[in-house]
Amino acid sequence: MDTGGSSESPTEPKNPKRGRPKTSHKAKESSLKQKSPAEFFAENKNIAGFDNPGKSLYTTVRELVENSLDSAESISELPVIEITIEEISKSKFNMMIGLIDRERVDEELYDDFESAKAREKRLAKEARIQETQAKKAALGKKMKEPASVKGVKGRGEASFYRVTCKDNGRGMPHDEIPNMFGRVLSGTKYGLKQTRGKFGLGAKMALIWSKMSTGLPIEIASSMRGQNFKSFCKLDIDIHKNIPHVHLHEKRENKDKWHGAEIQVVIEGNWTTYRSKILHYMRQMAVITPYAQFLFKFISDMGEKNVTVLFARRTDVMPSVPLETKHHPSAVDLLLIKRLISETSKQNLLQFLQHEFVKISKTFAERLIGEMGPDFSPTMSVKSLTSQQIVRIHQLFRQAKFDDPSGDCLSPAGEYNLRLGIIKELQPDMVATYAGSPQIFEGHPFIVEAGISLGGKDVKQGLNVFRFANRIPLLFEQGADVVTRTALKRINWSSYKINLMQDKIGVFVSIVSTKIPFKGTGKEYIGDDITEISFAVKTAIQQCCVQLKSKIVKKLQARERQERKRNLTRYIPDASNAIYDILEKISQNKETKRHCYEAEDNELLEKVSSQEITEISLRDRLTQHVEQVDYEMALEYAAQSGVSEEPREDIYVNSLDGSHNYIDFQSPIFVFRLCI
Ligand SMILES: Nc1ncnc2c1ncn2[C@@H]1O[C@H](COP(=O)(O)OP(=O)(O)OP(=O)(O)O)[C@@H](O)[C@H]1O
Repeated sequence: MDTGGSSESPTEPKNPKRGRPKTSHKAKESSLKQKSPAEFFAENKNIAGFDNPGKSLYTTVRELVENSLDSAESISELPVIEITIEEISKSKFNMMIGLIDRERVDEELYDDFESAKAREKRLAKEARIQETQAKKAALGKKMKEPASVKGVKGRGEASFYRVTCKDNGRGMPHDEIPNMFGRVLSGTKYGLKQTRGKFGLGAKMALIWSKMSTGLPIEIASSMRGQNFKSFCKLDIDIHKNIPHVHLHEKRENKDKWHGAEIQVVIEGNWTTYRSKILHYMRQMAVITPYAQFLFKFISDMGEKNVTVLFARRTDVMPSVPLETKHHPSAVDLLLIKRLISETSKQNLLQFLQHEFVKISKTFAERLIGEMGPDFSPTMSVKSLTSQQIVRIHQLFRQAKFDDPSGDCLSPAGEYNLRLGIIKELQPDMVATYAGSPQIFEGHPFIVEAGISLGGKDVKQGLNVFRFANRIPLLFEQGADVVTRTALKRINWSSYKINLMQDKIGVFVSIVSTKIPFKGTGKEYIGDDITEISFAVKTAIQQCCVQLKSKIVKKLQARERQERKRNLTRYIPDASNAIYDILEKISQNKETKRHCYEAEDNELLEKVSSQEITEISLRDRLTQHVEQVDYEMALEYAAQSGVSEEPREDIYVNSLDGSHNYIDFQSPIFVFRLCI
């Protein structure tokens, strides 16, 4: 595999000193080699989600969008994100890199060469297919999409795309931009905090892929709040040294006081095969982030392929900014304790334990130190701890009982946002949501929220699973994920009156944590092997199902009532006809049998004879009666269940734009003004 390191970038400034350091004769004899992290990920790009051109296009979009969201949320700004994929034709691409388009001369040299005989055969086959299609069309028969005739083989042309992502986030400090984008495994999200990004890898992988596939550098524009300049940076990465290779880094005027970042990268991709995945991703992102506005555009020279989708903001309620937290003593290993010791500003052991970890109070720290043994004292210098002493602390941390970490540092989507997102994007017939309380696994707090919807647009029959981790949608490896497995294997849907085969069931599960146990760096799924998480997922789904069950039962009762009414109404004409027939006959013979009837009956027969009672009037009275019975039953049902008979309508409250100090809730019969 081409690691991207061997081929020079076409736009790269020449630097004769670049490359591996010269190896001495002795070193040449050794087979021991080192790899830089950039080299490793270039060779194993699939583990970061860059498996093939199509997937790489998808992952690039994803990484850029997630960075933008993290950035806007970190300054509590309602995110406004524009993502554009521009298809670049081969000749345009060649022009960009200064390569002159060349016509093919030796046609037979090419993989897609078709000999005259093969071409004749293919055309004949195509003509036959067209003929059959025409015959079928003439007979009015249904036609299948004509299968493309295999003939022209070849790997085909590579497709290139310029991906641009613009946000209104925090921006980046001018001097840090090169390292943020040109050094693999560098980032600002390594602390113990709930963020979408974690590894310090995503943006660099997009750059490595652009270096491997197009050789073009990444372009970054950025400005921070209150900064009177915009930073512009054009760079690529030195794969072997894992350092940024800066082409341009300058400050320009920031007249419009913009803050945020705009990242642009040109890569090889495949829009055709990943179009639906990318749009799916954007849609799911809109579900879990209804407080953000996304404008997605695909631009091509072929106008009919263009796509523009605006996912509008539906709420101003943004989850709180996740807080950085300290480590829980049960979640640290030896290496981490050593690192914390080397980084701490605390002088003695007591202060160190009390301030560098959660859930260790002063008195508890004193008890722990007492338990460590006679070599330890609260006032001993923490930096002077020996390796053995650190092992002792670690052992005690593993055995002692600590209070669980709280979930205060987490920022779940919130039931309101989840529900709003589901309703906005799916328009289901029914929806139920549930937010679990914070739970713990391996010393990390996590929260599971779930939503179950029934019906709606673009939802297939059966289970439709939507997974989110730290508020990012997970689209791949669905089968192995804890949510899919739980929904399929551990939920008895029929016990909640939900039909797994026929109903259109949406299962939405969002997990947030300071550590999401992803399998792999591609952040594609969470394994099913963590009992605490799978149990919490099951509970959250079940809680939604319980809510839905009562709604379903009410709906079934309402349907039964309707059916009963329909059945009764259907028999009214026959019943009134039969009754009237009998009454008419009796009234005709009533003189002879008058003594047989009560006064009341006689009165009735009189009315029949005088046409005061007719078949029509009987029919009307019966209809009225059925209506009355139905209404009484409905009232009784409403009184029992507390359900109002009036249909309810969802209302959305618009954001305050500063010009009003009130919000109007409008209904067809009233307007309710809330003054603030
Ligand atoms: N749009 C942006 N606005 C502000 N800062 C950004 C933006 N994009 C990237 N950064 C900064 O660059 C750093 C590196 O980004 P990168 O995508 O490589 O890794 P990450 O987001 O930290 O982690 P992960 O690899 O898990 O996505 C980020 O930590 C962030 O500080």
